[in-house]
Amino acid sequence: MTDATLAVHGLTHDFGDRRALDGVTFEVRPGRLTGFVGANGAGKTTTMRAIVGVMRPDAGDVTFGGAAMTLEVRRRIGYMPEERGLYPKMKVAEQLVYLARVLGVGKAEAVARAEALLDALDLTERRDDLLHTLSLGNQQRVQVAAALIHEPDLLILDEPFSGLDPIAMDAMAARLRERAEAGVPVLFSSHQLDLVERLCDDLVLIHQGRVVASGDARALREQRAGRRYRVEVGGIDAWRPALAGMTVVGSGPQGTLVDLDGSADPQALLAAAQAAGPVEHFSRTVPSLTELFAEVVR
Ligand SMILES: Nc1ncnc2c1ncn2[C@@H]1O[C@H](COP(=O)(O)OP(=O)(O)OP(=O)(O)O)[C@@H](O)[C@H]1O
Repeated sequence: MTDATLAVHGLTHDFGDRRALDGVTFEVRPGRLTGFVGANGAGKTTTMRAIVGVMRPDAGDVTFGGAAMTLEVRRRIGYMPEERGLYPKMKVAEQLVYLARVLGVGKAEAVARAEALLDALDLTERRDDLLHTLSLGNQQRVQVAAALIHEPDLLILDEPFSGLDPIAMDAMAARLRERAEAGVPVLFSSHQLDLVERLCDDLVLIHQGRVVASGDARALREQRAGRRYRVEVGGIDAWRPALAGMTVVGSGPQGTLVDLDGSADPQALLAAAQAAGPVEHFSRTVPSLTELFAEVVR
């Protein structure tokens, strides 16, 4: 695979008089796990549906490795739609083999892949059960297996982690990481920001149909790290400095969080802390994804 980047450019779409997507532009790079984050109704599902071609946006385009999304390219996508959509009355293993066959995988290979995925997702015992008799979390695991069965070149997953227990989440995360390491661009949406923060190399943050931040997850958080400090003064539970240009945004057992405006001097904060007592901790902090999200959405 050469440059297997998924590029989404200028996607715009109205549903009636409601603008669902407003110039959505971002990239999903090969070998990277990219988290797609946004509030309910922000436009994640609509964007994913436009990428895989199940809906046609009013404007904008999508390319993969620089080429248009032809039918041929679309067959190489592993897509897990929000509305799911497997066959409830078909046996689990049979269903996976069937899907692989439809996507052009040979019989023996399809059987081998289905068995390997069922094993990896801890579903071997349920292989001969009808899908609808499985718990929702286990049905979800089968959905993931279905998206992976043809070893796709691109993975687009709408909330793959919702409803999974912690063990299934780890198994799923490991599968996605494995595919990313094989050079596949992976885009998945989630409302579980702690999980996205832990897993993702890249982020796309969408708000009201517009991408408000995208790129390397660590870099995005660090860009906003410049002016927030955490200070712990020994023996004082809730030290609160009263200095010009500084705002206390939180205090507790982990110390006091202080935002400094552009003109405030961190050394003045340190001096004030030292005057109050022994300084046990003084550092710039990197905001969590939850804080970053709240900030960019604001
Ligand atoms: N088929 C449709 N008809 C009309 N409006 C729609 C349709 N699909 C989506 N929308 C609207 O488009 C906007 C974006 O919806 P979308 O489902 O893409 O958001 P989302 O980010 O996936 O939300 P969630 O996190 O709740 O799944 C919302 O305002 C939604 O109501």
